[in-house]
Order: sequence, then structure tokens, then C-alpha cells
Amino acid sequence: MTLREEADKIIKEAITKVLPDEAVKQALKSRKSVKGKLYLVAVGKAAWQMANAAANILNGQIEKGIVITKYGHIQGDIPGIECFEAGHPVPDTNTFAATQKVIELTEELQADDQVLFLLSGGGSALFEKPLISTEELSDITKQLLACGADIVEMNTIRKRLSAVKGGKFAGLCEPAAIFAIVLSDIVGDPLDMIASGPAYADSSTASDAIAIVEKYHLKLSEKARTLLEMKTPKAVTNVETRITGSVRNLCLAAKEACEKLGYESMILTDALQCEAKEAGAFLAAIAKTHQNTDKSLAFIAGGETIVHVTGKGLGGRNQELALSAAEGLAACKNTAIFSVGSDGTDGPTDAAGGYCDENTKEKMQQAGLDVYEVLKENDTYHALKKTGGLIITGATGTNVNDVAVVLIRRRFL
Ligand SMILES: O=C(O)[C@H](O)CO
Repeated sequence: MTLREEADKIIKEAITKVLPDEAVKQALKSRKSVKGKLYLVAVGKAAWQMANAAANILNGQIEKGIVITKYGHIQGDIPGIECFEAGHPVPDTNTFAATQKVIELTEELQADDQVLFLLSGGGSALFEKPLISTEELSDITKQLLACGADIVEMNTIRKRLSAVKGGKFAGLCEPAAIFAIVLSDIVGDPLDMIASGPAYADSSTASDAIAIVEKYHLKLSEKARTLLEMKTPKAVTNVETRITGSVRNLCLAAKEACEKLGYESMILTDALQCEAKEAGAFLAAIAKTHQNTDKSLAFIAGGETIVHVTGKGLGGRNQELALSAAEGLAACKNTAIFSVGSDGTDGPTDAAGGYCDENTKEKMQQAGLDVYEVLKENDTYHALKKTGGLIITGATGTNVNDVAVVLIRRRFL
């Protein structure tokens, strides 16, 4: 097997292990049934998979259900559940129309009813009723995506501009109860930030929001600024939450997959949060340090990096991380670094991530490309396409953040 084939195998096995089906099944065991009706609302990139798992278990008990997920993420019909696809990472008209359907569903709720709320990352874009114009929301979302704000900063802003985020969806469901199962795609699993916490009390403050506006010089209307200064729900009383899955599980699954291939493996971190470029260079440095090993080694780093967009190219944080390792890897032997988003999408591309090895830099030179220029233009997608380094998985059905792996192969090759 080549290093690239090994990488693909590790990715496949790790992602399969973190599909939410089993987690949903376990979480549902602690759900108390209610006298009234049971409704299902599933939002996020893993919404279809979570809803399908729940519908199989609750077989016929669901009165009505709605799934909102990203384009290309619906894998079939779920009896009794309406499934919608919408825009991500920037909400679009389908987002607003599908969210309106959910709001209409909440208007039917009685005190004895229960909403099974299945939430996963991506929900911030996919579940939205904005309190500002849709044009301004789209503009602010694009500013936040480009400025290098991390996901907690982004969602601190997003939840204040929304009628469903920051605990407000829980308010719409009152007096009915919510049983929420949340698949975490944020380091540290902050429930109020995952998909902007529609059913969780907000821990951020107006001054946090204003500080973020100032830090990134965001351009806002007066109305948006006024909304940022307003209070969000600090207590939510009708929700019981089970948190399942996380980047930790993804790292453990990757470690297990590496070990099956004979790598001595170590999780370096499951809380990677820095510039993608820095993470790539750092992992390449680790690869260099261990070149004299006589054992096959794998180093695993999970989390979510950020990109400050400076160019006009196409790419994503995982592709950027992988390509940033190309320079350092050129000095290595039988060594590769790959980084992948468990949801199967990296930035606004059809790739899940990127793969580089000691030959990538040379392949780029042959194609007339310079690593630094490509990174400056944020055009990693096109460069990796030329070097055969794109990782394409398609929608995976899960979303528990990203994992990067260093492979140093010293046997079997
Ligand atoms: O939707 C979002 O806000 C991100 O995926 C984090 O959960």
C-alpha cells in the first residue's frame, strides 16, 4: 500500500467510527417519553444521519419531523420527516424557508409535547431567521469567514443577529419540552456555541460581541450594532441535553486506524486551534525530528484551525494545513501529512482536506507553482489538484471537526 492509500484507509475508518448512529441510539435510551406528541427537528451537516437513526429507533412514534442539512447531504427519504437542503457556510433562501417551517412546527406545540432536537455543526448557517436583512447577514457572515475569527467569535456575533440562535429556539418551543442530542464540532464542546446554541443559554455577553467587532473591524449597520448590544437568554429551562461525539473520538478512531496499519501512534492534541499554516509547518517539523526512527510512527492532531484569507483563491483550512507542510516534508523520507474535515467538506470546496508528502514540493515546482505564493493566494485547492493531493470523501453523515495525521513509514514499504 502506498502512503496515500494508507491515508485514505485511515480517513475512511476514522470517519466510519464517528458516524452518529450509535451515539443517537445510546442518547435516546435516557429520553423520558411524554404524554403528548413527539416532534423531531434535526439541524446541521449530520442532521439527516442523526434523524434517520432516531426515526429507525422511534419507529412510528414521531408525529412530524423536519431535517435541515447542507446541499448534497440528504441520503434518501425518512418516512414522516420532511428533509430540506440549504446553503452553507453562508445561509441562503432555502435556509430561511426551511427554518420558517420549523418555526411553524413550534406554533403547534402543546405543553405535554416534546421536541427531539438533533443538532450538529453547520447548524449556524442552516438554521436561521435573521433579525437583520438577509443581505446584511450574508455580508457579515462573509466578513467573519474571511477575517480569521474563530468559531466561538463567529457564533458570539451570529446568535445576537438571529431569532432562533442563542437559546431562542428553546423559547419558541415553550411550554413544550426539548430533548436535545448534540454532536460537537467545537473544541471543548461548548453547548452554547455548537451551531450557535439554539437550545442553550448564551454564555457570551454584549461586550464580548462588541470587542469582536472592534478586533476584526467588522462593518455593520446601526441595527446590527444595536442587536449586538442586547441581552440574550441566560437561562433555558425546558431543555435536557445529551452531548455525543467529539474531536476526541475522531482522534482516537484515527489512532486506532493507524495502529491497525502497524504505526506506533500518539495523539499530540485534540485541541488544535491556531492558524492552519502554522499547524502544517509545526507538524512538518515533528516529522523532521523523527526521521531517524526505525519504527513506523503516526502523530495525530485534532481540532479546528483558522485561515486569514489574504488572496482570491480556493481552499479550506485542512488543505491549507496540508500544503503548509510541503516545504518541511521535502527534507523527509516516506513521510506524509494529511488533514481532513470529518464532515467531508473543507471550506467552499468539494474536497474534505489535503494530502502532502516529500514529493509534493517537487510536483508543484514541475507544475510551475510556488508553495508560498499558493498560500498567499489561499489557492490550495487548485495546487493540491495538480499534485494529486485532494482528499475527496463526499458528505460523510457526521461532523466532529478535523484531524491531521503525520505518517512516517519505516517498514513494509
Ligand atoms: O454551525 C456552526 O456554528 C459550526 O459548525 C460550529 O458548531
